[in-house]
Amino acid sequence: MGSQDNSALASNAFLTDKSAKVFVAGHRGLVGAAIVRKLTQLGFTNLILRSHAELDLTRQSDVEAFFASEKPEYVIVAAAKVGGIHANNTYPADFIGINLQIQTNVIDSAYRNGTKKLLFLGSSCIYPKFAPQPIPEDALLTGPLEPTNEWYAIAKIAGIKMCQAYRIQYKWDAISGMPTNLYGPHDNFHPENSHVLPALMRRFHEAKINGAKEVVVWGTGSPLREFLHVDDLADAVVFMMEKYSGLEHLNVGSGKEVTIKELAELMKEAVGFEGDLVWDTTKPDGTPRKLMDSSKLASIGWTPKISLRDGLVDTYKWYLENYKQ
Ligand SMILES: NC(=O)C1=CN([C@@H]2O[C@H](COP(=O)(O)OP(=O)(O)OC[C@H]3O[C@@H](n4cnc5c(N)ncnc54)[C@H](OP(=O)(O)O)[C@@H]3O)[C@@H](O)[C@H]2O)C=CC1
Ligand SMILES: C[C@H]1O[C@H](OP(=O)(O)OP(=O)(O)OC[C@H]2O[C@@H](n3cnc4c(=O)[nH]c(N)nc43)[C@H](O)[C@@H]2O)[C@@H](O)[C@@H](O)C1=O
Repeated sequence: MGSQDNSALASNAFLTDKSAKVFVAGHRGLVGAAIVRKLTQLGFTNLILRSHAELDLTRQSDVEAFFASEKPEYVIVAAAKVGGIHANNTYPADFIGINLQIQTNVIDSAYRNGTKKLLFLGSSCIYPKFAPQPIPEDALLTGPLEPTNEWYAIAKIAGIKMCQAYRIQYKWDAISGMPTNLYGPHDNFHPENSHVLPALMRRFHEAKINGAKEVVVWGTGSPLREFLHVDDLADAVVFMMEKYSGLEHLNVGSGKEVTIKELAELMKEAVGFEGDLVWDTTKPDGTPRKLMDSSKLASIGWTPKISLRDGLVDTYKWYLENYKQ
C-alpha cells in the first residue's frame, strides 16, 4: 500500500485550534461520552453534538442537511449499533445494516462538506477468528471471521475500506482506529445485550444486594479478552487526531489479556459479592482469543495508563452513583 499511503496529508493541527468545530457522533454512548469529556478537559469550545433523537444518522438526507448546515471541521465517528456476543448473534440485520448506513452517511457527508479530518472507529472483531496473536493490523482479511459477530465485522471492515478509498481517490484525511473491548462510565448495562464486563458488574451487584448464593456467567470461562478503559481510548483518539495520518487502520489495545474466568473473579472482588460462580455452557464463547498488537500506535507515542483493576473500581463507583435501571 506504500505508494497510496498519503501520510503527507498529516496536518498536526487538531490541538492548535480549540475553537474548531468538532462533531462527535454518538456522544451519549460509552466512547462518545469519554471523547467529549477529554475534548472538554483539553479546552475545546465548539463541540457539535446531536442525540439519536435529534439526528438519526441512518437517514441520509437528514445527515446531508446537518453537514451542509454545520460544516464541522473535524469528525469522530463513535455512533454505531453496538452490543455484546448475544446481541450480535441475535440481530445480524441490525448490526450490518444500521452500521453500514451510519458510517456511509457520515463519512460521505463529512467529505462533501469540507471536513478536514475524520476518525472512524471499528473494533477488534474485524480480524479472523484464528488470527495470529497478538494480532497485527495486516491480519485483516486473511481468514474467516468469528460467526457470532461477522455481520458487525463486515460493516466495520467496510468503514475502514471507505476511509482508505476516500483517502486514495480524494486525498482526504480519513483515518481508522480499532479499539479492543472497552469499558467504563456510560457503558450499556443491559442484562443480555451488553458486553461481558458491564453485564457481570450489574449481575454481581444485584446478586450482592439480593443476597443471592450464586451468579451465572456465560460460556466456559476460557476465552481470553483484552480490556481497555474508555478514558484511555479517548486519549488515544485525540492522539491519533493530532499525530496520525495514514492509510492503515491502527490497533488500540491495552496489551493485557485475562480469561473470562479471571475477569469474573476480579469483578466479584471489585463488587464485593461473596457467593459462587456457575458457568452456563449453553451460551457461546465467541472467539477464543483476540489480543491485538498495538505496537504501531506505541511506536508513534501512545500507550495506555489505566490498569484493569483500577478501571473496574472506577467503573463500579460510577455505576453506583449514576446507573438508573
Ligand atoms: N464498547 C466496546 O467494547 C467497543 C466499542 N467500539 C466502537 O466504539 C464505537 C462506540 O461504541 P460504544 O460507545 O461502546 O457504543 P454505545 O452503544 O455506548 O454508543 C453508541 C452511540 O451511537 C448512537 N447511535 C446509535 N445509532 C444511532 C443512529 N441511528 N443515529 C444517531 N446516533 C446513533 C447511540 O445513541 P442511542 O443510544 O440513543 O441509540 C449511542 O449514543 C462503535 O463504533 C464501536 O464499534 C469498538 C471496540 C469495542
Ligand atoms: C467488543 C466486541 O464485543 C463482542 O465480542 P465479545 O468479545 O465476544 O463480547 P462479549 O463481551 O459479549 O463476550 C465476551 C466473552 O464473555 C462471555 N460472557 C460471560 N458472561 C457474559 C455475559 O453475561 N454477557 C456477555 N455479553 N458475555 C459474557 C461471553 O460468552 C464471551 O466468551 C462482539 O460484539 C464484537 O463485535 C466486539 O467487537
